This record gives sequence, structure tokens and C-alpha cells, in this order.
Amino acid sequence: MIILHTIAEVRQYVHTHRMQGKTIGLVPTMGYLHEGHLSLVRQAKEQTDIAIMSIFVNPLQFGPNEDFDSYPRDLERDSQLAASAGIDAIFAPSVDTMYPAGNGKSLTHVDVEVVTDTLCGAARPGHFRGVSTVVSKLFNIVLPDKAFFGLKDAQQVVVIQQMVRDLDIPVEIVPCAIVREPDGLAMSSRNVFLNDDQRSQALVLSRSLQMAAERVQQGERDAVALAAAVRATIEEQPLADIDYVQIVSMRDLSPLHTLDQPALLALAVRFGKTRLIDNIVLHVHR
Ligand SMILES: Nc1ncnc2c1ncn2[C@@H]1O[C@H](COP(=O)(O)OP(=O)(O)OP(=O)(O)O)[C@@H](O)[C@H]1O
Ligand SMILES: CC(C)(CO)[C@@H](O)C(=O)[O-]
Ligand code: BAL
Repeated sequence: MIILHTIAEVRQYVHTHRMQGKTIGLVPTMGYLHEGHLSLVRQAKEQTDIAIMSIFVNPLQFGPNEDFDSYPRDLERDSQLAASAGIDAIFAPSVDTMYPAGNGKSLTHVDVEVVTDTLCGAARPGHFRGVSTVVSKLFNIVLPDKAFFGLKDAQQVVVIQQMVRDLDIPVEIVPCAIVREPDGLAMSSRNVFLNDDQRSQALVLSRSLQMAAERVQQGERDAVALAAAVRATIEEQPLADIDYVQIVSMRDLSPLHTLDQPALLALAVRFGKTRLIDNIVLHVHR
């Protein structure tokens, strides 16, 4: 396993393997790895010859009052975990390498419209502009055949798929299932910030999503009532501060009133300063 820091090193590494006829898989991350990230690595290794992980806490996707500075970072630990999951190379650039204009700013941006109007796009202005800009840079640097993204960030998957279609970027986006702790909590690098009370109350997120899926199975078709029920369940936990609970169309993420098509129930909830997201796809059998 090799750690690369510059764009030139990555290009050279990729070129060498391409000349040998190898396919390339990219796993973009912000590091502080857990089993969710490692599941993406394993899928990359199954589907491509060479798996490259990027580890970069991207300043462009954080708002001024968000947790860019405190976001957990540990490249040493990440390298060991990534190597144990079979990664071939890590690309860990500095902020100046990715943004030579300085101060973590870019003079050029990629802006995906419409599917960024809801959910985290509405709650975190500029977030997806930062994500699609850095991901398109990573695609241009690595030139992967496939890129692997977790469905915990379901809107991110939709945004990247839209960007790739609209800009004719020759990469296949592979969405990967959410990995959870045994008690249901979706794995996230930010879980380390939860204290014991917050951690146990945060179980309400996966529990309420599961409850919603069961109600849909039992025939519930009123998306507004269902979202309200999820909201009420979460509000029973005194430490939970809801950012959003929304049911949207899987197709274009527009808000849904009736469950008459595949839907995404997505939520973002703060516990103290820690903002957690989770979601479930609601399958409606008519
Ligand atoms: N629990 C998970 N299951 C599957 N994929 C995941 C999970 N957590 C993160 N990922 C995916 O890993 C990739 C990198 O995500 P990132 O580094 O932001 O990790 P994270 O744990 O989501 O961090 P945070 O939630 O604190 O932003 C993304 O594609 C993300 O969807
Ligand atoms: C895709 C990504 C690595 C871009 O910075 C980030 O948004 C993430 O970790 O999901
Ligand atoms: N996984 C999404 C990265 C972020 O929260 O900025």
C-alpha cells in the first residue's frame, strides 16, 4: 500500500497500472475510517483491479460555522485500516494541492441544480457545490473506471450521478449499502463526538426509520403523516434537535405527499454539536 500526496504522483501511479491493462476504482472519503468506508474498499476491490482511496477533508463543502477544524483526522490509523481492507493506494493531498488559489478556495466550481434544493442541500448552503467541485477534481486526477459512494449520503449519490450524466464524465458510480453498528446506528466518523447519553438517544434515528418502513409495509401511503410520525418519535428524545425529516422522490428528490413511487425518507438530527444523517428507501408495492 502506497500513500501519494501530489497530483503528479497519482497520475504516474495510475498511468503505470493502466499500461498494464488494469482497471481503477476510486473511494473518495474524508478519512477517520470505519467499517462503512471499508465496505466501499471491499466493493472496489471486487469490481476493479486497483483500488485508490482519497482522504481529504474538503474545506469547500463546509459552511463557515461548521466543523471543518474539529473534523477528526488520523492518517496513520487510516492507512492501517485501509491497507487491512486491501486498498492499493491512498491519495492524501494537502489543501493547497487541491486548491492552489490559496485559503482552501477555488475560482471554479461545479454546481448541480434542482437535486440540491432539498435535504442537506437546503440545510447546508454551498455544501454540494463544494462536494461536486472536489469530486470532479478527484475524477480528473484519478480517472477511475468506477467510483464507490455510500448510500448513507443518499443525496450525495444522486448529485454525483447527475453531475456525471450532465458533464459526460466517463465513470460508473457505484452506490453502496449503509453499514450500521450492531444496535442500528449508521456508522459515521462524527459518531466519536457523541457522549454516552447522546449515543444512546441517537438510536432513535434508525429505530424511527425502521418504524416508518414497517408502516409503509402495512399500507401507509400518506407521506406527510409518515414524516410527522417519524418527527414525533425523534422528538421524544430530549437531546435530539431535528434539522429535517423529509420524504422525497427517489427520482429527483422533490418532496412527496403520497407514497406512489419509490421514495427516500431522509433525516438530519443534531445531538449537541454533532449533526447525524440517516435514511431509508421506502419501497411501495401497489
Ligand atoms: N455507514 C456507512 N455506510 C456506508 N457508507 C458510508 C457510511 N458512512 C460513510 N459512508 C460513505 O463513505 C464515503 C466517505 O464518507 P465520509 O468520509 O464523509 O464519512 P462519514 O462517516 O459519512 O463522515 P461524516 O458522516 O462524519 O461526514 C461516502 O461515500 C459515505 O457515504
Ligand atoms: C465525497 C466526499 C469525499 C467529498 O469530499 C465527501 O463528501 C464524503 O466523504 O462523503
Ligand atoms: N459525508 C458528507 C461529508 C460532510 O458531511 O461534509
